[in-house]
Amino acid sequence: MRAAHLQAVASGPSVAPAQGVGADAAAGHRWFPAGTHITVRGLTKRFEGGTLYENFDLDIPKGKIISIFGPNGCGKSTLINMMSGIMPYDSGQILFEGKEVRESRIGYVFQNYREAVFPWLRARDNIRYPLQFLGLSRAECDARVESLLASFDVKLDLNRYPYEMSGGQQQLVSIMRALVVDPEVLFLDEPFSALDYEMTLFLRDRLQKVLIERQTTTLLVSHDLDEAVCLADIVLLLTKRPTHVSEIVPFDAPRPRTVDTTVTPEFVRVKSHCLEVFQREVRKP
Ligand SMILES: Nc1ncnc2c1ncn2[C@@H]1O[C@H](COP(=O)(O)OP(=O)(O)OP(=O)(O)O)[C@@H](O)[C@H]1O
Repeated sequence: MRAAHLQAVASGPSVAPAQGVGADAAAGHRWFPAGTHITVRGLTKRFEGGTLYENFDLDIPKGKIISIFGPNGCGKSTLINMMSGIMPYDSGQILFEGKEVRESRIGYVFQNYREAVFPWLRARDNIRYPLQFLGLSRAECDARVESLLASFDVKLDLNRYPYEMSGGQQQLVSIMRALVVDPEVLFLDEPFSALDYEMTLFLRDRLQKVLIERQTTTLLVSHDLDEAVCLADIVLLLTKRPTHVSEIVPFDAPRPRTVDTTVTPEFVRVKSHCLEVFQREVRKP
């Protein structure tokens, strides 16, 4: 089956095989299409209840925000869990610019921040926790945390423990912990769904700003179509299981995107199209 080339659809040019080789090939890494960050080939995942993915192919472009949207239980979380190395798969290959996931720097934000943040650590220590694996000095770690805090432009008492923080502040800590390693790829599994609307808008705004500044390749799983479209460069629409790509829909409105974006004709057009594709899919027997 032909791979779904998100970049080719989003920005026009077709994939140019030769340019993916070069330095990475010399370093022993495998070939990947030019401009592509994550290459999924022949991915198969089965659970006891049946097949979720069968020979699934996908190319994720570098430096873009990709929203993943699809019917209930089609495997959105499973897809990012397999990509990020959290969950094994039966067969196939997932490469990051030709490298294995363990050779890449990734960040992951879970929906349930209460289970994700370490309750025994202050905000500062939660955020800098992954830095211990990078062998940085204490001063360098502190500088990274401060710089991240400045990028988010938010007031947060870093000496607080999670139980002393609101849900939104805990999720902010969890997001900052994922970003402090300067990940090449950030995975977000419904990061705002447990937060109130005000906090959701605030975090969407700040996170978007940081991601754009850093050009981090981002995969966002969202159940909220407004959110999925509003934040995305590309919306990846999935089918019912066995899951494959239903459609790839680019959205290139100017950034930063705000609630005002959601009333523009282009947003309404793209969202309506995504909804139509989604409804067609869920109505299938
Ligand atoms: N650990 C597991 N063991 C058995 N089946 C699983 C497991 N994890 C996921 N599944 C199956 O895979 C399907 C897809 O799960 P997943 O959470 O990835 O879907 P999703 O699209 O993110 O779902 P939702 O829209 O409900 O959030 C589920 O319906 C479930 O049947």
